[in-house]
Amino acid sequence: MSPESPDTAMLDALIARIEVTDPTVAQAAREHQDRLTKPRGSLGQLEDVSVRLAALAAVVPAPVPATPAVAVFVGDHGVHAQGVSPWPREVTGQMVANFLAGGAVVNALARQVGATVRVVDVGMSPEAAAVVAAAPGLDRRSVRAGTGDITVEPAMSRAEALAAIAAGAAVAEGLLAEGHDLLVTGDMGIANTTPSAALVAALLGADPAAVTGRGTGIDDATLAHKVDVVSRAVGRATADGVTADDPLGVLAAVGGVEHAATVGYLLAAAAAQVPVVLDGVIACSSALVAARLAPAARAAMFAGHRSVEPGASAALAALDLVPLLDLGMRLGEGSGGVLAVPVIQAAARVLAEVATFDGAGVTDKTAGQE
Ligand SMILES: O=C(O)c1ccc[n+]([C@@H]2O[C@H](COP(=O)([O-])O)[C@@H](O)[C@H]2O)c1
Ligand SMILES: Cc1cc2nc[nH]c2cc1C
Repeated sequence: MSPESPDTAMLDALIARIEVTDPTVAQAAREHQDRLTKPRGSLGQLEDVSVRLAALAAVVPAPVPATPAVAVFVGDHGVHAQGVSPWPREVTGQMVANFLAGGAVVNALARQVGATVRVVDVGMSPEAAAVVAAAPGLDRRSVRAGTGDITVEPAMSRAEALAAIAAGAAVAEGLLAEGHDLLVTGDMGIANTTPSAALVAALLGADPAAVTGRGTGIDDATLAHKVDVVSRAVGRATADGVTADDPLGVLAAVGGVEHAATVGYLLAAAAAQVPVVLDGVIACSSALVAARLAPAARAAMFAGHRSVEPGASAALAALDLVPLLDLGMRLGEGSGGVLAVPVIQAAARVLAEVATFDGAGVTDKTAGQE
């Protein structure tokens, strides 16, 4: 098996397990939602979430998720050398130590909503890894020590992308086996908003200037440079013969190891018919890859929030997913996804518990007055 055409059997099997949802279940959920004691449509997006949850679980109402978990996939990026982020690479490792100590934002938000935090090294650089050399609690599944600089070489080989997808899928399957019934994506990787923008630009054929943002915070001149870096990365991948109809090729060419792991995580959640909440631009760009690999996987995806990063909104629009929260957040770590957990739980609980007009003896509105 050559590195250019590695064995895709694992990915093929994972994709084959993802079933298309039954539209009659969605219809039944919508009809039940319409019988609840409230004006039809009055719960807005919550109603759509409840219908999508039921369709995913293939049962009306869907079970109310009770044990959420967030996986924070960690990786570093060769493109950091191009000066696209104001932060040094060792911050990736320092934040991993912070996650493991329970001191990061995602830890506080996870405690708020009762979610478990799993921290997974899939691609830390040696600088970052040195900081957490002896960190108990870190799930070590490193596929490579940071990606290549995507302006001059592929981020990783296809075989490495497949290995990271397998790692992410295994993390999801492990969390599900532990009883978690709602998964959230998380990420940590200094410079990873650059490959995120490159993935969105390459997969959507979008103008890099329209999908590249300020990440952790850069000035106008650095943003203009970052747009050029994204353009060069996409141009290099194209020159290498990578096309938008080859999602694995695009992922390997201009993505990141944490993106690849997130793809596997999303696909495994979809295969298990378990909802998975997307956080920010890293998750949204990974979701684009996952949906290109397996269109049916979209049914399991819920957009937790609208990240400030423009690539996130572009990806969500392409996926036809509406973000649940819009708080001007741009942190990553899974923070915005975790915050959306109670909204998703609430949507399921409403469909499961609210009385119907018939059941509660409440008079429905007069027919024909839509
Ligand atoms: O989730 C987002 O949309 C998001 C937006 C901006 C920054 N981040 C986080 O910040 C880091 C990447 O930012 P940068 O500027 O170094 O590319 C990485 O650790 C991400 O988790 C995340
Ligand atoms: C401090 C810090 C925390 C983060 N969390 C996710 N990405 C981050 C980037 C930085 C720089």
